[in-house]
Amino acid sequence: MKKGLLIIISGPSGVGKGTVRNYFMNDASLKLAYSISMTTRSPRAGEQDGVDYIFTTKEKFEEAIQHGELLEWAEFVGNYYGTPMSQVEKLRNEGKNVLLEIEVQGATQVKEKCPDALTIFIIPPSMEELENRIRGRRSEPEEVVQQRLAKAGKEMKMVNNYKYIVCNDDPKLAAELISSIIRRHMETDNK
Ligand SMILES: Nc1ncnc2c1ncn2[C@@H]1O[C@H](COP(=O)(O)OP(=O)(O)OP(=O)(O)O)[C@@H](O)[C@H]1O
Ligand SMILES: Nc1nc2c(ncn2[C@@H]2O[C@H](COP(=O)(O)O)[C@@H](O)[C@H]2O)c(=O)[nH]1
Repeated sequence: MKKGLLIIISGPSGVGKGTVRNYFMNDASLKLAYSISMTTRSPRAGEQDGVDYIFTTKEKFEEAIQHGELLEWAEFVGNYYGTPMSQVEKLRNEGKNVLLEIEVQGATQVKEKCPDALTIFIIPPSMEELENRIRGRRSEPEEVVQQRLAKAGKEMKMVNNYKYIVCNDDPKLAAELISSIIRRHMETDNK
């Protein structure tokens, strides 16, 4: 069986990664599996443990780092985020295209370990629109919004580390572009 792709989607907090993903994730022809990250941040309203994230404590996260259980990890605005290794290889060996939705430091680590990873960076139509989206979500207090916006400016400078750049103005169009990129790589990679 052909091994599945490893797909990295990055982009500043609030750019709409999750929103865009929802438009293409259930397209069976893309054979996607979403990698559920571990995090020490608290769940937002509506987020479910084991679905959106594996919510955990700082101590347990640090144990996972020490035991080499994470493919990559990073600290982002005061919390840890990381990709559990166990599922990624298993799913790829089953032919699934595994999607990591991670920030830029983690993406750099994955690229070092898996240079053939397909990398996509989502940008906002403008930084003003990004701010509107983060604020519009009403999920973080002002202090955290400010930290995320400051981080976003730095993350945008990493855009050249990615093979593809997709602007999320219309989320459906962004999803169609990403689907086309994945489809193209399904035809050409791992031949
Ligand atoms: N194209 C768009 N136009 C207008 N609003 C959008 C668009 N895409 C996403 N949004 C809105 O922007 C907000 C942030 O989107 P979302 O939570 O998907 O971002 P994210 O990149 O996954 O964020 P994070 O990395 O912080 O989890 C949401 O309220 C969402 O509805
Ligand atoms: N390096 C990693 N970054 C991750 C992972 N899971 C999510 N993220 C990114 O963190 C920020 C903040 O996420 P939020 O849900 O608190 O808004 C965002 O850019 C995510 O894409 C991960 O496993 N590793």
